Amino acid sequence: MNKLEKYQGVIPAFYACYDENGEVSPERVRALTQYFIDKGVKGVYACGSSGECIYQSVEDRKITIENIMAVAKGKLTVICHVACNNTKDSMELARHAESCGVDAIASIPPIYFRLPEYSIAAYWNSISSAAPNTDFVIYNIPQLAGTALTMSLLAEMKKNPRVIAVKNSSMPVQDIQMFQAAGGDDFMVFNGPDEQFISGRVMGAAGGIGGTYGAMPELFLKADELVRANKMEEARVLQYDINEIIYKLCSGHGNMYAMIKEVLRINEGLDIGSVREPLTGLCEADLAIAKEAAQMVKNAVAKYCA
Ligand SMILES: CC(=O)N[C@H](C=O)[C@@H](O)[C@H](O)[C@H](O)CO
Ligand SMILES: CC(=O)C(=O)O
Repeated sequence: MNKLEKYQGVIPAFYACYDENGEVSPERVRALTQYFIDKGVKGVYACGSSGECIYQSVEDRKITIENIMAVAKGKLTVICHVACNNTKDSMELARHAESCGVDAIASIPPIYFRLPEYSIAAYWNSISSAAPNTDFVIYNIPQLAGTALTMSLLAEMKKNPRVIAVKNSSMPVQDIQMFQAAGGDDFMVFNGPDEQFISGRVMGAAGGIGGTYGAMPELFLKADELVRANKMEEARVLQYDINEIIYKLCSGHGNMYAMIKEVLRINEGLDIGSVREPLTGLCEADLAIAKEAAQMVKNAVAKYCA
């Protein structure tokens, strides 16, 4: 098996799972993991944006990945985002993730201070050195991180043989082509923006990691299948329907992740709590939006996946 094959396909970003008091719930993490196994996705991307990593403690994140692995081992490819914005804690999470048996770790660049490229490279390489037997994925999300992956920084990172992929969440699909070309044959790029999943796949992303996949995994699996089968017209129509659902998910007063969790509650009977502050939960009026979004997902699944 090609060593990258296990990363190719649909990899939902894993949502933070909380109990009624807003604490990480091991049981709910396990239930969400099982949900993804049942849906037939390739893997999960844990403790990233969708995992509300930025608002979780090191301990919260350890509990999350331990419980994902307890259920997912041998069944899903698991990529664990470990960046904590300081090298020390990130290395601890990297070490811990490797001890749990994840397939890859991933990291955004350090945020807040605008650091020079050699500092970012040193940060990533230190994190990677704490998981010496684990693949490393660069997470490029310039609109949120404040720093973009440049070709020179990628060239520097390519010297580390564990660096196998970029998860690219910048909006130009051309970035996918450029990172793939610079990365070469033993390297892959994941599509980030769910709204242009099929474009990213066509432009060379062998897989996708996305924050909204979890609300509608069937639809992204179908889109992936259509791209593989070169049925581009059908893929485009489906992508447009997916995008309408995403716009709906983003139209509430509450945060998109809170909306998605409500949709999972409605459509799947899966309760993984709400979001953690400073993210805002749903207000009364949002519940109607969640219902509409849930229905849109159901309709699209019936239309495309019958
Ligand atoms: C900026 C951002 O968070 N991007 C995510 C990851 O790439 C996406 O998966 C979005 O959540 C998704 O495209 C919805 O806008
Ligand atoms: C989309 C993604 O990568 C995340 O939510 O972590």
